[in-house]
Amino acid sequence: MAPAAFYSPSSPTRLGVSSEARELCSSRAPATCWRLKPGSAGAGGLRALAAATGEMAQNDGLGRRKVPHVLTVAGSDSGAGAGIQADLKACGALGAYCSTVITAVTAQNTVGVQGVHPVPEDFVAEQLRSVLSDMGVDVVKTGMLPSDGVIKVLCGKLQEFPVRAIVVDPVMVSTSGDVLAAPSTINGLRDQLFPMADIVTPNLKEASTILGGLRLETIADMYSAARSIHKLGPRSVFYFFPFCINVLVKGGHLSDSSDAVDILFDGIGEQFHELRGPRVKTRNTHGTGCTLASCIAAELAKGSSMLQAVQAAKDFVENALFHSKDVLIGSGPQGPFDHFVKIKDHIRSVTEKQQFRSDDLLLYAITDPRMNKRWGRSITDAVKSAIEGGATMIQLREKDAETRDFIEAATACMEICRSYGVPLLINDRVDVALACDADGVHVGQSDMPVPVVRSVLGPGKIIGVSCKTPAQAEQAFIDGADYIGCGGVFPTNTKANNPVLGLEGLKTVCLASKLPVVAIGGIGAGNASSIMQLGIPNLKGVAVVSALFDRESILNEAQSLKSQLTSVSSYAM
Ligand SMILES: Cc1ncc(COP(=O)(O)OP(=O)(O)O)c(N)n1
Ligand SMILES: Cc1ncsc1CCOP(=O)(O)O
Ligand SMILES: [Mg+2]
Repeated sequence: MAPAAFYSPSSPTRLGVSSEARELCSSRAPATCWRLKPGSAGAGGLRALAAATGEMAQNDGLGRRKVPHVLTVAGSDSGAGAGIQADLKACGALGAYCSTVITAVTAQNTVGVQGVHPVPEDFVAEQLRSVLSDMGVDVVKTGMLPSDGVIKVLCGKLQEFPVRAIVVDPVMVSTSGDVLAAPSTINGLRDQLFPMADIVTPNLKEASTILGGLRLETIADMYSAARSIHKLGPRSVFYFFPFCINVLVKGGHLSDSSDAVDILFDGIGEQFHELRGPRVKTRNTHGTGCTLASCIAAELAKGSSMLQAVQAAKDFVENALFHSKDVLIGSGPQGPFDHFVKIKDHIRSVTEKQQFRSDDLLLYAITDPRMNKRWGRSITDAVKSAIEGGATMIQLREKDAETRDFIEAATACMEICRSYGVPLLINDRVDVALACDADGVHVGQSDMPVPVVRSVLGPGKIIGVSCKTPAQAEQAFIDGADYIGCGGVFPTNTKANNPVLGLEGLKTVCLASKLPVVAIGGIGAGNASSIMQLGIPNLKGVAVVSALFDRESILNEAQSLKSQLTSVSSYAM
């Protein structure tokens, strides 16, 4: 078999790449273009190349899983906003393991950098050897490299222990204006590290320094800077894919742009991508560069393409900045931001959720698209009228809607329900409930099983399940549902072929149920009182469709039903 890629000793400045390897590489994202050590490349052919991409290394055959692994080679920031600490947080937040080689220890806070203590070069080498020789690093991300010597050491170790991708954040000066790398390092970066990199991520100042002090003031300047820096890319005789380098020029400091604009020059496709996001107004931007580069590295380690990785990284930073814009840490002009926004959001959604209250079952309104159409109403108007008339819980029941339309309608209804403090549940569709962050889901006996719904939605959401028998009610309790819907109590045209239980059947299920019950089916102004007059403590209310939504005034019908229900339930107590 022809070697996948080979070092061509006869022509030290040219590299030989077999057509197989070229095809494999060009069909992949740059990050998955592996480089092979000179002299070792031919041995395993395509299989080695594929294994090296990680595709064959997800599992070690004993069921142990390889996790995406980023090694950051950077400086420690005592304030933990940037440097190694930001890298650890970013990778952790994105689900990648992060190991660390510390190149310098800095004393810094939100005011600036008070001191820098470089780690001796041979000890940087020792850390690199420890991690790279043993721990299965996928992607190396570099940050503060304080000296030319450290760059040399790093490049040597990367040749000895090749990795899948190298992300270079050319840190030179901190955002507070403090120098973090000797001026001579610019040559080391340009001549040694860039040629090995898959992507370099300079901000405007760094791009200008790399290009010998060129003034960069406009988005057009960023485009030309990206192309010029790309030209500084792989020139080393040791690397086989001289088209791999990507350049991301970050426009965060661009003065006259209301958006945060970054320009990505794709080294393989020779294409530009203008990535735009809203500029978040906040002082808490310390560590954004380190975080962005680490997020790119984490996404590449997880298998994303370069463009996907950069876009995901940009989204992450934008989201983190937005959620931490008002955080106050430190007294200086540049605060750190919170990388764990998502985790916090999740915790909040679990702890600060709409707690399920069984009294919310009293007047439970279930929407119907055909009825809304018949009366010429939007779903949002229908929901709003039901709530204003006194509905205590809403369920969106859409059997035929396109998923996208359903999500859009549900999101709009969620906003209304939140503003009134009324819980909104989705009928059947757990995916839609997740997408619009609904308060819960109602499922039937042949829909997604309650334990599965619970594991997907988490502990904070409301789950209702339809039950027609005591055994089903018992199971609903065991499965962790919050309430049961019992019916059809009376005949209905709204749900075809639905067996009628009658008041006796309802009573039997209620008495067997350890969960609160809402009655459903053919219930309206004429018979709602008869349900509540059963006087069963856990029978908490009625769920209605046509009695509200197939009437001229939803609001009036809701008001009159509500007053019947409240008068009977207070009488029953
Ligand atoms: C509150 C409430 N109770 C029962 C049902 C019926 O649910 P299901 O049995 O899954 O039937 P469909 O509504 O999906 O046709 C309900 N939706 N709500
Ligand atoms: C969804 C459903 N599940 C049992 S009966 C029913 C329909 C209830 O509609 P209506 O209130 O119009 O009788
Ligand atoms: Mg159902």
